[in-house]
Amino acid sequence: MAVEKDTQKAFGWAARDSSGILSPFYFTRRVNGDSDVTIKILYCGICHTDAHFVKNEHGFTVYPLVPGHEIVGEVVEVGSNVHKFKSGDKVGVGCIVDSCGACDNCKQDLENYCPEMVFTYGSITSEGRNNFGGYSDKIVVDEHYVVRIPHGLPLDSAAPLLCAGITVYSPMNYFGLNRPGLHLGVVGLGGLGHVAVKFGKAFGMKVTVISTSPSKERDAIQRLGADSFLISRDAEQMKAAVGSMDGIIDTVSESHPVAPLIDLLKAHGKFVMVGAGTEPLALPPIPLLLGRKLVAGSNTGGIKETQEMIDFAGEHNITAEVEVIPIDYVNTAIERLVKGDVRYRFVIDIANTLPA
Ligand SMILES: NC(=O)c1ccc[n+]([C@@H]2O[C@H](COP(=O)([O-])OP(=O)(O)OC[C@H]3O[C@@H](n4cnc5c(N)ncnc54)[C@H](O)[C@@H]3O)[C@@H](O)[C@H]2O)c1
Ligand SMILES: [Zn+2]
Ligand SMILES: [Zn+2]
Repeated sequence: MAVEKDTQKAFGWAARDSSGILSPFYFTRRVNGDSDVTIKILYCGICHTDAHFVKNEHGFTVYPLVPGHEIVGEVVEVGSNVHKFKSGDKVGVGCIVDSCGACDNCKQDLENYCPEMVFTYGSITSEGRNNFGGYSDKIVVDEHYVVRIPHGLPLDSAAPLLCAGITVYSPMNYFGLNRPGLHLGVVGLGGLGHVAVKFGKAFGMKVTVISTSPSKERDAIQRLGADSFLISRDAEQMKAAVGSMDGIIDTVSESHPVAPLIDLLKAHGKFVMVGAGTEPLALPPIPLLLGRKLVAGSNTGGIKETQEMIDFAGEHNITAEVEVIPIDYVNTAIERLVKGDVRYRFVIDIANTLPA
């Protein structure tokens, strides 16, 4: 393959069309700039967003698409203006690789709400090129968008913190759903949900999982530390829990009824949607206004908060429950993820299974 000036060779797996099937793909990345670090990717988690994107479920996928935004790796090159990192450091990259740096949100370390934010894959970069994610051998990223992995966290099970972790930690923090004694509901016990349970317990909260899968109850309580478990299709159980929760984080990736969830909130309770389904939510006005309840959304987190989240995870020994897979299992893994058949995150062993 010819390599253009100012680029370097890279290799990964890409989807080429809305079948979403991934296959080996040769491409180029920019050469390491003055503020960049080049990261040899070791592990990359498979987020449900990757599944939405490879199949173009949101309607704006640009192919070829190399997914992956739960990236952990080792710094192998640093630019002359890089101050935070040196070669050999273990680092992570999440959902964001660029932003304007000058807007009100950027000035408050909220790059995740910058109108010019560039997602890690499937976005057009400032050089006008389609960018590629972490199902690949290396990535070149401005050091601002890179975080340090705390010593002691295993690199494979830390990878999902870069998206799943920050996506639940940020709204818990922002909406005050991080205080001891409060009651948190977590809807959907998948990649995001199981990490939300762990953060909720580390914050000293009472945590209830709300799920459609009775088979996950034992895991939720014994392995993840949840206090209770509600089957959302069991009207009796749901009725008994009405008005009991201070906040709910909804991580469900598909269309589902939210009215029964709003009923679980106490007055002034907060319902935060982080799942990225494509259908409009059916929100009943009366229960909302009678209880002065808040309905909100949240999009990943800023870089400063991502570092704070992963440091907190390091102190509290919080990692994802992972099934580590070789790259050539990725299509099966995505199929299984879509069916809800994963406990609780697939992580690709890039360094050992993606040939250069
Ligand atoms: N807001 C953000 O910044 C952000 C970041 C990451 C992911 N997401 C989105 O969050 C969603 C979840 O991502 P994930 O990686 O955790 O996916 P996942 O597939 O690992 O988890 C979703 C879980 O919800 C369960 N579920 C499905 N229907 C349900 C229902 N009606 N009630 C209760 N549980 C139900 C599934 O069985 C699964 O366990 C996706 O839509 C993803 O795109 C958003
Ligand atoms: Zn994600
Ligand atoms: Zn900005």
